[in-house]
Amino acid sequence: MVSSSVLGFPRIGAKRELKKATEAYWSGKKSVEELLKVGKEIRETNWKLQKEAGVDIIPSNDFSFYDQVLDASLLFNVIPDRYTKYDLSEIDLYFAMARGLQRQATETSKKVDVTALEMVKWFDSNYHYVRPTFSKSTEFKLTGAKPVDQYLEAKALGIETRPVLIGPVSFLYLGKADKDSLDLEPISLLDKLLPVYVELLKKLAAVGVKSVQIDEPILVLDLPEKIHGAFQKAYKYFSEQKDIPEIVVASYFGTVVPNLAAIKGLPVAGFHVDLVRAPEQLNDVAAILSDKQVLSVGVVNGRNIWKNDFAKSTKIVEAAIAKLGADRVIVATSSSLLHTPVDLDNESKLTEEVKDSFSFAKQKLYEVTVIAKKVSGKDVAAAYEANAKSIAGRANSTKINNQAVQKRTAAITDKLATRAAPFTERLKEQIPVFKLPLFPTTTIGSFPQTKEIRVTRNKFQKGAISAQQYEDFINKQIEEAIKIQEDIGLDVLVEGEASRSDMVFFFAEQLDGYQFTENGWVQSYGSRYVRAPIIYGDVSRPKPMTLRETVYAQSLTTKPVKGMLTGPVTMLRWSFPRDDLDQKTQANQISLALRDEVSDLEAAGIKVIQVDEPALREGLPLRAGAERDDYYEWAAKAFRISTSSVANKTQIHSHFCYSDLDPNHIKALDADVVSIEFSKKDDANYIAEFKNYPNHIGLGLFDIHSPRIPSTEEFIEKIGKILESYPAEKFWVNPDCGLKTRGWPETIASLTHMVEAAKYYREKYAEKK
Ligand code: MET
Ligand SMILES: [Zn+2]
Repeated sequence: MVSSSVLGFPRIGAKRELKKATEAYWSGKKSVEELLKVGKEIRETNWKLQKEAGVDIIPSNDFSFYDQVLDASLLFNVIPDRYTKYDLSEIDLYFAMARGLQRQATETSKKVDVTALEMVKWFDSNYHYVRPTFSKSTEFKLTGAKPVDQYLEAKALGIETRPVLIGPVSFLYLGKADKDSLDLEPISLLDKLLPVYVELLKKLAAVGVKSVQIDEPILVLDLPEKIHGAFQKAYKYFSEQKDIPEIVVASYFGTVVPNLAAIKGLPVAGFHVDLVRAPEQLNDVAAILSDKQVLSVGVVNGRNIWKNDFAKSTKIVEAAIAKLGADRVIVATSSSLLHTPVDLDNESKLTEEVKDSFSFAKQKLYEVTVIAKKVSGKDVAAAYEANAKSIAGRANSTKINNQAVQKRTAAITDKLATRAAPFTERLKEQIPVFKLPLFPTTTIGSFPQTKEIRVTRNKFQKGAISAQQYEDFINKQIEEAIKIQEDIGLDVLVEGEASRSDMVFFFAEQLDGYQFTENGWVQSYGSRYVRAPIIYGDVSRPKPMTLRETVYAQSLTTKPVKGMLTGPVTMLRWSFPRDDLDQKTQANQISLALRDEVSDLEAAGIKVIQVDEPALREGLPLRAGAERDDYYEWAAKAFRISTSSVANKTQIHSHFCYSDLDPNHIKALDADVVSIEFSKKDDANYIAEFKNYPNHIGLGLFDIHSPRIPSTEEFIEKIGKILESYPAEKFWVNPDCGLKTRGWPETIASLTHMVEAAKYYREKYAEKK
C-alpha cells in the first residue's frame, strides 16, 4: 500500500480564528490562556480533518502563532540580546521578535521599546518569514519543546504524526548576521547548532516519534559548493547518532537537480521533491537514491486552488513506482498547504461549475489519499471518473475562452510595447506641460482608509445605500483629499483611492475572467491574510475602471492628478493564476486591459498615469538561468504594453515598494518616473545603483508602516544625504508607498514636513544658480 502524506496544513483556521485570537491578545482583549486554547483547537481540528480524510503521514509542529521559522529561532535560542533584557513572558518575547514592542512602564514591568526582526519573503510565495538573526554571542540551546509537546498533543487524540522541522542548513542559510556581528557567516555556526538538533531529535524519539520531516527548501536555490558540504556534514552527523527518528528531507518550489551533490549519498530515510513545479527532476533524483531510500512525490499542488488532474498525477506517481517500487514511493502534497485557502465547503457564492474546478487545503487531503489508493490498486474508479469529468468540464467551460482576447494577445508586437520616442525626447515635451519645480512632490496613491470609508463601502456592498449615495460619498472623499493636497502644497496630486478596498481586488472585480472567494484567506505574514482573486479565464475589460474618480478629481484642481492603476505583473502575482495558461500570456491579457484604461484616462485629459508594480521583484524565478532571463523580458514588456499607447507628453510613473530591485529591470520598464521604497535603506550603495538610471526617481522618504511623524529637519537631512550621490534634477520627493493604513493627522503632518523640506532645497538650489 502506497502511503499518502501532507507536508503541512494551514494554521489560520477556516474562519480566520487565529487572526482574531492573536489580535485580541495583542490588544489585551484575550488572555494568554485563551490564545493558547485557540491554537490548540485549531491544531486538533486540522489533525482530525487529516485523519478522517485518511492521510497516512500527518504533520505536526506545522502550527505557529506567527511563523514557523521564528518558532525555530526561539526554540534554538537564536534571540538577539535586545529582546531579552525586559523579562518578557515567552509569548511576549516571541511576538516582540515578530513585530516589535512598545510598552510604557507599569508597576510590575519595565518600559519596552524594541523593533521587529527582519521579515522576508518565503521563496517565491506570498508568505513571509521572520529572519533568524545570528550574532557572535548566539548560544544555541533548546529553550522549550514545542515539537515534542505538539506531537504528544496529537498522540493524546489518538493521532500519530510526523513532526516538521526546518532543517539546520536552511535555518542558517536563510538567516543573517545581526548588526553587532556583521562579519559572521551564519553557516559557520553549523557545528555548534547540530548537537542541539540532535538533542531535540532524541527527545522526539524518546516520546515515540518514528519519523521526522526536515525541510531544506534552500535545495531549490543556486547554492555555493560550501553549502553542499554543509548538507553532507549535517546529515552524516545525524546518522551517527543513536536513538533518533528516521529523517525525510523535504524540498519544494523547484528542482533539486543542480544541488544533487548536496543530497547524494546522504544517510537519511528518504527525500521529498516537488513534482508539480519540477516534474523533470524525478529521473535524476531517483538515480541517486540508495536502494532503501523512499521518495515522497509531491503531486498535489500546495500553492494553488485548482483541482488536481488525477490522470496526470497518477502518471507521475506510476513513473516513480516503476523506478523505485511501490514500497518506496509516497504520494504527497507538493509543499505545505499553508499557501492555499482552508476549505472550499465554506464558499457559498461560487457557481457549481466554478466550484467544481477548485480544491482548497481540505479538498487536497482527499486528493492525495485517492491517488495513493489508486496506485495501490484499490478501486477508486468512481472518484477518478468524477475527476476526469471535472477536468474536462473546466477545459470546455464557456467562462474560460474569449476569442477576441486570445486574438488580440497573439497579435502583440514589440511596437505595441514601445513608446513613440525615447525618454530624453519625451521629457522635452513634458517639461512645458507640467512646469514642475525642482524636487517635485507627490504621494503614491492611497490616502487613509478611514473607518467611515470602510463602513460606507460595506453598506454599499450590502445594498444598504444606493449607488448614487455611494458615489456622492466617494466624491466627498475626493474633494477633501484634493483640498488637503493643495493646502499642503504637493505638486502632483492623486484622487486618494477611497473607493478601493485593495489594489488588486478593486481591478479584478471590474475585469472579466476573474472569480472571487468569500473565505479564501491565505496567510501572508503573522495575522495578515490575503484573499487573492482567482484568474479563471481570459481577462478583459468591459468598461473603464478608474475614469470617473480620476476625472472628477482632475476637475477640482489645476494641478495634475495622477491616474492610478495596478500593473499586469502585480495583478498576476497577487491573484491565484490559471494553471492552464502560461503566466506571460495571462500578464499580457491584463496588460491589454490596462492599456485601454490608460488610453481612456489620457483621452479624458489625465496627463500623468502611474502603473504600480510592487510585485515585480517577487516574480523573479528563484534560480538564475533561462527562466529568469525570460521573466525579466516578459514582465517588463507586459508593463510597457500597458503604458505605451500614450503621447510623449503624457508622463508615465511606476512604483515599487519592496527592495532588492534590479535597476536594469526597472530601466526596462521605460517609465518616465519611478518611486521606490527607500526610507529604511540608509545605504549609499543602493543609491549608487540607481544613479545611472536615466529616468527620474522618487526615493521614498518616510516609512508608511509607522505612525511616526518625521520632522522637517529629518527630511532635510535625509534629502541632503541622498543629494551627495544623487542628481537633483532627477529627484522626486515622496513617501515609501501609499498611506491607506495611516490616519489623517499623521499623514498631513508628515507630508507637510516633506513638502517643506523640498521647498528648502528648491531655494537652496535657486541660490546656487
Ligand atoms: C503596495 S503598492 C501600493 C500602491 C497604491 N497606489 C497605494 O498607494 O496604495
Ligand atoms: Zn507600494
